[in-house]
Amino acid sequence: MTRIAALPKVELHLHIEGTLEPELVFELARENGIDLPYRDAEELRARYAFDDLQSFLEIYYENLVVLRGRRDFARLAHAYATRAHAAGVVHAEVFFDPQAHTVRGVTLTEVVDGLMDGFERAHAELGITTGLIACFLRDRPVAEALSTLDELLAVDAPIIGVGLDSAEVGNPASRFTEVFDRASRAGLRLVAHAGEEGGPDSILQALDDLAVERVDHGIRSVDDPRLMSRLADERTPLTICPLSNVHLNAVADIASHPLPELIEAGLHVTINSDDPAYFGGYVDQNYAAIVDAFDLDDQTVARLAHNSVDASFLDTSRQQEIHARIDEWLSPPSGGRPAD
Ligand SMILES: Nc1ncnc2[nH]cnc12
Ligand SMILES: [Zn+2]
Repeated sequence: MTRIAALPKVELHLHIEGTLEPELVFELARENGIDLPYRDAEELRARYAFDDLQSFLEIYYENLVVLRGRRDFARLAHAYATRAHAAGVVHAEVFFDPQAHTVRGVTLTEVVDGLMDGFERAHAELGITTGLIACFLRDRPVAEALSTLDELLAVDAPIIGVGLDSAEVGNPASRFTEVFDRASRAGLRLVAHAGEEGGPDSILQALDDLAVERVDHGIRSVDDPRLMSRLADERTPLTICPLSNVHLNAVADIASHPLPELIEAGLHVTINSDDPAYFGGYVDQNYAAIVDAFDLDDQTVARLAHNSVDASFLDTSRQQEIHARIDEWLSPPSGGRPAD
């Protein structure tokens, strides 16, 4: 196990549909009798060269065809939790896209029950815990988001919060004020993607019109010093996904990622993997990429892990327990030998 994988951490920006590895696409296609327009997993993977968010989303939605029933979602969830555990993740707050499945005729109950089956099995086997966050697709009608929320509440879906994802540019967060308001009144926590491809104004809408508690991505806050100061003052967590930003050309390369500026400005930065099956790495590989690119020391890496705990929706006693494990990673008790 690498030293980075031995670091206890929380993952806060992870789309379960984005963990669908090409091999699993083919396995599920075979089991469900679905013909795919590729010969094998290798040929599918060869298509994973993206110009931008939109070109990625097209393949991401296309691959969902293999997720048909409860067992498929359970397989997906269990595979992610197992890989995340190996990356040092002790808790994950996991996005899923209900509308991406209900529009295909898969029921909400099949999706949610399947994901819970997979996560409960992983919890029993490995101790990893998870919470589910239902994301609304911002490029679909607001009325559909409202009815999806009502259905989630009606079936008493075990979700901890709601989010907003899909194509950011041209689909302003402000359209979804009523949805987030209703979710908040139902006791759900609020997050939203903003400032991935959109500018500072998109982040301001998430903060002011949706009242989100975390901003997913938020890297374009570097373009507005006043917004950066506000995010720092209010300790609003950003769930940053470095390899995703590189693969979707939100940044030119890892060396030009604004992460150091954001850390320097005192923002509450966390490191996550977004859609690891598509962007070349799970959360440990995202940490490793920034450690390499920016020559980060152990103190800084531990700070990022502490940030992930503080930004989570876990209760205080569980947060304290994970903080203590991170401190132990940083300074092993005497006699202990740090992992390689
Ligand atoms: N990086 C991303 N941005 C917006 N929507 C998404 N859905 C899955 N991954 C996404
Ligand atoms: Zn995302």
